[in-house]
Amino acid sequence: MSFNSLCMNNLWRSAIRLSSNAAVTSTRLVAIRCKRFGDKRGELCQTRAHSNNTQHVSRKLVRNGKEKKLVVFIEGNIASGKTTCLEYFSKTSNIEVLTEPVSKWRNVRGHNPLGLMYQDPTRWGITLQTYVQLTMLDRHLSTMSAPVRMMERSIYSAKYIFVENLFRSGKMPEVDFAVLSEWFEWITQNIAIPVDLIVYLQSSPQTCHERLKERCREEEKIIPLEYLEAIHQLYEDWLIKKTSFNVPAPVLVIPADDDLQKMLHQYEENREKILAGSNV
Ligand SMILES: Nc1ncnc2c1ncn2[C@@H]1O[C@H](COP(=O)(O)OP(=O)(O)O)[C@@H](O)[C@H]1O
Ligand SMILES: Cc1cn([C@H]2C[C@H](O)[C@@H](COP(=O)(O)O)O2)c(=O)[nH]c1=O
Repeated sequence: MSFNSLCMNNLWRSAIRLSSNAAVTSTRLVAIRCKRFGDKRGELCQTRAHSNNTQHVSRKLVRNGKEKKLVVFIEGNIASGKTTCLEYFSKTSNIEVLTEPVSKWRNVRGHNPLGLMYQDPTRWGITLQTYVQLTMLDRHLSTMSAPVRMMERSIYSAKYIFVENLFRSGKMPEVDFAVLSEWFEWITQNIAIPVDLIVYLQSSPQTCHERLKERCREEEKIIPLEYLEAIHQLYEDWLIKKTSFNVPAPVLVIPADDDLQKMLHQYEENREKILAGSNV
């Protein structure tokens, strides 16, 4: 049976639901190939996965009515309150929360690419951003453990905001930007990255600067207000003006300058909208 004939057209959004890690790896590869064969994102439905010498026929779908799952990205500037927001929603059963893998970015086999990048962005920007891209992709492809996934940032913001900022500010050599862009384009053209809604925590750079100082992460002590202003502008162009890059899902904007109590209230007020996914 040809590979293409295994793909049905009337189902959408795929996710990996397999019982063994080996099978997961195989199925990811099948997902990659299926997208190459021209399926719209997630239309891949049934795949044949090989692990060792065993053949599995695996259904790779979540959006067939009963199994519908929802993926929400929480986006926003550094220290805008994303983690705090996710902590709040993590108390809800049926919501799986994935925070950014910052601890990995601070320690990969004893090295700290985040710290190195802030010390010397021209030298280490490519190193950090390559690793961010890998770890984000790994997050996106991990098996969902609940009907709703809320994930801090995405492979998109890593590229459209942080890589873009390094390049535009003259801190990333053109060749590094080109290589990262090739990787990013290959990934997004060949691998399905599910997303139903983007929640944008819209905060002023000044607020973020205050909160960042309060949080006091060692590597970030040297971040000036201007850096947060540049990140803010890139977010606004992407998610509000929609003039810079593709926006992969509808955007729900939540103003995020208020104190914690008001923010928690706002999250509660927006709960239904968030759980409605793209029907905002
Ligand atoms: N609404 C708020 N008002 C005041 N401080 C806040 C608020 N939300 C978060 N913080 C604090 O600001 C810092 C950054 O918040 P955090 O959730 O870690 O942001 P992010 O994950 O977006 O970087 C933390 O010290 C946090 O406790
Ligand atoms: C995605 C991404 C992040 N970073 C940096 C920016 C911050 O210093 C941390 C993330 O912290 P936050 O409080 O969760 O915003 O990582 C980066 O340099 N490049 C990236 O792509």
